[in-house]
Amino acid sequence: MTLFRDAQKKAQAEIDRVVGPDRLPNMHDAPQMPYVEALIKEVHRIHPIVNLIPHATLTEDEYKGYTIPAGASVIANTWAFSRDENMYPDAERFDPDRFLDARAVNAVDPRNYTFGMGRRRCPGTTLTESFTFLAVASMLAVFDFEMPLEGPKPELKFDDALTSHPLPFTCRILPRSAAAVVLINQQRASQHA
Ligand code: HEM
Repeated sequence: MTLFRDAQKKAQAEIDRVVGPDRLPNMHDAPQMPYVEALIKEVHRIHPIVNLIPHATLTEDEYKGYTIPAGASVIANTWAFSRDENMYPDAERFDPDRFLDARAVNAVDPRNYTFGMGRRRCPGTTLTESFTFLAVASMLAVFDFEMPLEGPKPELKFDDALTSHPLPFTCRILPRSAAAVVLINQQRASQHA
């Protein structure tokens, strides 16, 4: 969000419109927040957490004229899906609007593949979708994410482990308003009650 201030501001405008200043977002708000939903999809797409997903064939199969023997390893390359220009024109660009405007017709929801596929698809998908929405919408409701005042600027850089994580970076996280400070303190108090 520090790098993509326009997206951050658009999401915050939507949250402010739907939720107002007196409470944090909840799951009932999600259907009224298409931009936040699109932003989360774009976060999944711009850097899938699991880039290569290994499966194996139970029986012999055929794909585009190639015979795949039983027991062969078949590795889904989610990175390649996420960079498919037919689905995502200008794929290197972080642009949540690709899921909302005319391009949305071809823009497959990346969660259809970033959580895997078939019978071994991630069983945590629904839980993750809920808590990701709550975390993203709540943080954007009360905080601004800004560039550090000094030192290196954040970059979109990740490690190369099987599950890929952002490399450490510095940013400033500031309460958006006096009303946001009240909500943050209420939340902290309720967690320590
Ligand atoms: C952003 C968050 C997450 C992502 C991107 C993710 C992604 C994945 C992927 C790609 C797989 C392999 C699926 C396949 O083989 O086709 C997987 C498997 C799995 N995930 Fe997740 N996952 C996430 C969160 C979670 C959470 C929160 C839980 C548990 C509450 C969970 C539990 C599991 C389990 C148990 C498997 C193994 C399923 C099996 O082999 O049958 N995941 N996940």
